[in-house]
Amino acid sequence: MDEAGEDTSVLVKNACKKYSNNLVLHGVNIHVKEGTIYSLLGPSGCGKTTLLSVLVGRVKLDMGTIHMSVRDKEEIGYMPQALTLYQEFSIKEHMTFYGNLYSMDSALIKERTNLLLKLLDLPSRECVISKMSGGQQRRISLCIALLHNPRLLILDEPTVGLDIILCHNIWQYLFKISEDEKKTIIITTHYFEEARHSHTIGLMRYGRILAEDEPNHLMEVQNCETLEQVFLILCTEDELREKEIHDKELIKTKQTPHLNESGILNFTRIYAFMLKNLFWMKRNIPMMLFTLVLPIVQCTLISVTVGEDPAGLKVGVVNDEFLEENGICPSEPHISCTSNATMSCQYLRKLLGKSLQIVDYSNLDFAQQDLQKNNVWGVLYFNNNFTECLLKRLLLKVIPSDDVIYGSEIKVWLDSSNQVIREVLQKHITGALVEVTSDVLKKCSSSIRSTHTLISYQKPVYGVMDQSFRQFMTPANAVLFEFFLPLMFTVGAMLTEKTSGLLERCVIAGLSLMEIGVGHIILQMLILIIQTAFLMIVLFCIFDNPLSENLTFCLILLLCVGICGMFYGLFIAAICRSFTTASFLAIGSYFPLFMLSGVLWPVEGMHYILRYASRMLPITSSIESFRALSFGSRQPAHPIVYGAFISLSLWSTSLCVSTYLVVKHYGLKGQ
Ligand SMILES: Nc1ncnc2c1ncn2[C@@H]1O[C@H](COP(=O)(O)OP(=O)(O)OP(=O)(O)O)[C@@H](O)[C@H]1O
Repeated sequence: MDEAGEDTSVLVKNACKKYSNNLVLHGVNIHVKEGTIYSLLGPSGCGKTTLLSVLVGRVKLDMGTIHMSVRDKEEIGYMPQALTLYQEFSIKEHMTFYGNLYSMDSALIKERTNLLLKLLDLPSRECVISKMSGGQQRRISLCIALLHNPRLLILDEPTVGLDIILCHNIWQYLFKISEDEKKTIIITTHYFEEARHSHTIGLMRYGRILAEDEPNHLMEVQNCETLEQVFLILCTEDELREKEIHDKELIKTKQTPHLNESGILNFTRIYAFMLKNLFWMKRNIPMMLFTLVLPIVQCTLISVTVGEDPAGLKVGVVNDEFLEENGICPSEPHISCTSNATMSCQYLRKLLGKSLQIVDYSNLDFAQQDLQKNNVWGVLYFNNNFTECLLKRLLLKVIPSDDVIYGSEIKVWLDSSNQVIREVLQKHITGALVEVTSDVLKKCSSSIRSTHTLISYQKPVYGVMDQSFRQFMTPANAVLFEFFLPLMFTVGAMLTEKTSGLLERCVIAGLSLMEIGVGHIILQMLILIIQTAFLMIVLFCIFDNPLSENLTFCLILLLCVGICGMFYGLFIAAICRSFTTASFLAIGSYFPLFMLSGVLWPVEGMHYILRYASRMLPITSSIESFRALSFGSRQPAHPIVYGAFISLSLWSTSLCVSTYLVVKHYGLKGQ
């Protein structure tokens, strides 16, 4: 405070601030003495709030200097113009949160709360904010600013909407603390009359201080009876000077912060932030239950709806081998090595065993008409000499004639409009034939070797032979959930606070970005652990998906995916100013990630440019890694497995750094 006197609390010189092309502060000078009340008066939009925001370190000046006798944020009590209250919290919860943020002990919090509630005529501490009137809510906001008994009070329109008696009480209290406790108070107001009793007033217009003096002295000099009259005279004089001032050039200068940073990590403040989030959870139990139950519901739904072979598909059969029985097989078909066997019926029994429904037709035309009408998914036709030709083809050691080949063929017409059903039918139709021919060869062939096919699949090196589509999808689903659940929760939690100005108020009260991050990560991790436990129980205990022996490693991988999702959520919350844009961005990210990360289809099946893009995405390598751990029993040292950790670390670090830079540059302002 070299340039200012010892009794100076705040000294602002030549302060200039420009928003885009709007010069909001034009060389503002104010001088506030220690232990006095300074009222800033002026019409709406003249820059009062901007000036206060500069003083509390929320907005940076483009030009000018600020000197303040207080250096620590904890020594300032700030009441913003907006209410910035947690609507679902009680008064007590608010006071506990802010009291802990200012490192007050619980006895002191209680004592100060009781005193302020009485002074401001507020209801009991248990009362919830959303059930209070607008005026009561404004007084709660004032209580928060006064709670830690700061040296400097900066109050943005604290008396708006309050009745005369309450305004009088508040001013009386402010006078008392300024005189008895030497507190300095800077207050903005639209009401000239109430400001009349302050020690100094600054009359402001279009971002400039027109006059700064004791109210009575100002009225005396201008020979007026009211401050309104003084203001009108000063405005008229000011209009003549306006042009000259507008042309003044703004030279941006590097600003040194006038307040100390409140330290990067303070565990009391982290505790306060977490406590506040716990209050929020307690007040939003249905929402929390939904968050916890969502993975259970989603995993159950996916497990019961995706990946199992469709059953009960109807297939029409025209069996000319049994023309005289209307194409219907005898109830006890038998296998023999002579032509009186009933191979077509053996085959159909195998098909029935594969959960297909067989509809018999006596005529191929009728069957095909039903296929056209979508009554059946396919039609199978057996020649009248099917068994004879098949046995000849399988057992005679001569090259079969064309007639034999033709007669032993099963003719199949399929409805191929549904690719999955077509493939399932093809698999069953071919599989049943392989089983029947293999039975025949076993029974009738002298050489056992001839029952072997030309390709023999050995036990898979990694994975299982009959992996279902559901099992293929399960690791991908687990990773997707782990990424998106924390993402959505983080976006919701952070944007609620950001858009309502709550986060900014906490930062002005001394909470650092790092503390907000750490507090959020700790709580989010707790929720994530519970969600992961539910997800694992559903996917791997209730449903028979293969789980890696390396369970700990799988869990670590999933938690890392969750942390990455959370950082992505923080990034979205930092760059978006409204829920609408954030929701679009979050949902908009879901679909490309779902399609490009190999959830549904192997990455190798994509266009080669997309394959490179896919490898860059945050969850592609995690899905591969989880699949490798689950099906391949691969070890952590395998590149597929540890590659996921490298990818997740890179993504998490870059998202974290980007979020920090965005917040540093654009601040925490919501809409
Ligand atoms: N973040 C911002 N970006 C761009 N312009 C802004 C921003 N904040 C304020 N302004 C503009 O700066 C000017 C001064 O706003 P400010 O809120 O400081 O006025 P005020 O005197 O406090 O008004 P009121 O009494 O209505 O609160 C206004 O024209 C406003 O539109």
